Amino acid sequence: MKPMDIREKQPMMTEEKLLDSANASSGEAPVIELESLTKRYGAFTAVDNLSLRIRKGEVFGLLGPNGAGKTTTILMMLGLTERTAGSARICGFDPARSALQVKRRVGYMPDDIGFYEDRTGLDNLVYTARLNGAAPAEAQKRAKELLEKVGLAGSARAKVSTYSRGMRQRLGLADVLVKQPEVIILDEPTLGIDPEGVRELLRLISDLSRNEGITVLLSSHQLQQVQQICDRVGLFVQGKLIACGDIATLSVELNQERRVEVELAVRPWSEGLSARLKALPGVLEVQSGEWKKEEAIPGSSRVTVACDRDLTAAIASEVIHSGAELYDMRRREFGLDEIYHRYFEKKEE
Ligand SMILES: Nc1ncnc2c1ncn2[C@@H]1O[C@H](COP(=O)(O)OP(=O)(O)OP(=O)(O)O)[C@@H](O)[C@H]1O
Repeated sequence: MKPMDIREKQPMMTEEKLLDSANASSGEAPVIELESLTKRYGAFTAVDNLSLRIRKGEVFGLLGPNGAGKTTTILMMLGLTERTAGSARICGFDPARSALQVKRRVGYMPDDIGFYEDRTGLDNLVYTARLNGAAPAEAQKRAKELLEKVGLAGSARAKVSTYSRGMRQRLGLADVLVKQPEVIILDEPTLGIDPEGVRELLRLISDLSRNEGITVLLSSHQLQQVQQICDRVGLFVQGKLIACGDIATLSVELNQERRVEVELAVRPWSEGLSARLKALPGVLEVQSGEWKKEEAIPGSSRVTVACDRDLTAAIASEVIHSGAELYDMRRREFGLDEIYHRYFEKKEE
């Protein structure tokens, strides 16, 4: 997909702030350490000067639209594609020089994970365990334990070709865990799964970090889905990390306009009342619009007032003093979800 032009929005965070929040704060050596990592394909820069540190046991979400450079970053971290510049250390090893050492410690689940379709889930896991050096009895034991852990014990002896997409992703998770990795990297793990399957998969991933200290890096373009389990997220656009931090901090950092919207149900709506609201200091915009069918409050007009601060009380008072009736009032602040939506998805549209 063609990269989006977001240059007019940058910079969103200062360089220092970005570097600060891209660094894991603990004193321990980071498990993943990227320094000015860059990948160019000819004149095109797919990953641009990426610096990032992720500490042990952290769940980190690399978020961005299609084509942002997430997969390319992951491939460089695994030593599967050469970097153009910069450095990377994964579990203390440079993937460009010691790909095998990295591979031993990192479990990677690509977005198009492949299994032997005509073999059972159990067979597939035993095969991976054997490939990773487990003796036959140990391979069986590990495979069965993992199928239990990911909730597939009941389907262990069914062919993978009969598995749903959600079951395949859970089997994929078991498959990366079979070699007992320190880090797991999951590329778009929730893609194409129904909401229940997503919840289940995310719960499993979160448990792995909490209970077993496994470091998780997951890439996604669906912030709404993954934010609940990420300790920190990095927003990645056109090969650049434009913001990084925990969700609460990012919401504040990115919502620089501090915009608040107040939605009203008013009767009667008039030009006079519109002018009174527009005259309130801090009001940016007043718009009347149509109700969505299911939300309609009969006889009233739906009005949205955009403000640069919370003016709920002043707006209510103005409506009532004008002699109009106020049927409903809701305040909507922009959380990271809305910001992400405005930033990425609207641009994609
Ligand atoms: N081998 C290649 N040659 C040239 N350009 C490439 C190559 N591989 C990737 N790219 C380009 O690099 C950019 C980043 O691609 P990448 O697959 O890393 O993005 P992504 O964030 O993982 O997106 P998606 O979610 O669509 O996989 C894209 O514009 C892509 O077209």
